[in-house]
Amino acid sequence: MHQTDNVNVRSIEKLAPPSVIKREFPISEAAQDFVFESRQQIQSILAGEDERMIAVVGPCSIHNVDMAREYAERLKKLSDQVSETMLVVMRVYFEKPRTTVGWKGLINDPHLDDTFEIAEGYRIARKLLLDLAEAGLPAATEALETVTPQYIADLISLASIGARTTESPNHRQMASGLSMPIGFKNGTDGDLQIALDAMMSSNAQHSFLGIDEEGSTCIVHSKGNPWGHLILRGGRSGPNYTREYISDAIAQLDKRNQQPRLLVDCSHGNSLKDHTRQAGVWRDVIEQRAEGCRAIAGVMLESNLLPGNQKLGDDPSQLQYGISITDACIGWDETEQLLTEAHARLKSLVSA
Ligand SMILES: O=C[C@H](O)[C@H](O)COP(=O)(O)O
Ligand SMILES: C=C(OP(=O)(O)O)C(=O)O
Repeated sequence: MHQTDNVNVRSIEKLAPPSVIKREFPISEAAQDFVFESRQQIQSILAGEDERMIAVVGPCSIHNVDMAREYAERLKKLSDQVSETMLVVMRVYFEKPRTTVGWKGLINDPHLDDTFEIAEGYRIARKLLLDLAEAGLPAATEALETVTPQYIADLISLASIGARTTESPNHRQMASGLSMPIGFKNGTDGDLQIALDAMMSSNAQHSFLGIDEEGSTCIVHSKGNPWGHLILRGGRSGPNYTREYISDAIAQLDKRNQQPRLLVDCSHGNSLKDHTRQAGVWRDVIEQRAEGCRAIAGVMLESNLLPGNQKLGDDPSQLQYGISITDACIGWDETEQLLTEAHARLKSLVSA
């Protein structure tokens, strides 16, 4: 007899269901109100009813909770200072889609050592998100594993689908049931079409497989998410944040009767993966917006306490505090400078 199933599976482990983890870290009334209110504000900006910009700012990935808390404390203070012109949302990315192989984020491997304590990952993620919501800082994340939203989505104000998964039907249908606005990145090759199709698909109702609070396989019947939007992140063919690309993106949205609102990611293909180029992208995009391009609803920065990145290596205890272990980020000082500068530029318009 030959075994014909699980041929390439090493083992299968049971995972604590969402209800267990949520009981350990229940959402408080204050956090619930805050997430609800933050989503409303993001929706108003996307609808063009609120003139502020969304600024999604924070680490490429969260790998150290103390670092994330220190970063969040600084960002909260800064967000209060610029709140008249920008709604600052912290990047709290726990899941990393890798091009080939590599550490897949704090949920998948919270101890950074290939022990893959995923239940622990969800606990850490939930606790951090809960604390951020209670501290009054909205969180944005990438939705990658399609069961993850059942564990943490109640604490997320803004989500995105990454360049590597925007074309995936599974991610589009998951997005159709998500409770928060969802951005779709253009493809890694720079193609916008897949993100525009994703917006159309996720706006529709779907019936698909998922899990419930008890972790049982279920058929999920979604309503459709009306808050899908485009995120320009550049691609292999180069950046796509300049005026000509933004005009082309607006024309394509228009042609499909989709809301002409988009976000620009200053990192990834737009910075050619060189963190020192993010500032140039940010300044260009803020200037376009200041000159009247209302379609630019938001902008994203990959930023950490200290600039650059470091290799994870075999011994996590050797990692330098404050530095990214995935994509290189700009440091805190530059982040503060860019947000303050943008605030002054955008404020001059409000008071003009
Ligand atoms: O934002 C993060 C990375 O760009 C993405 O996860 C891909 O990373 P990789 O090419 O290093 O695997
Ligand atoms: C992985 C990310 O981006 P992209 O999907 O654009 O590569 C990210 O923003 O962390």
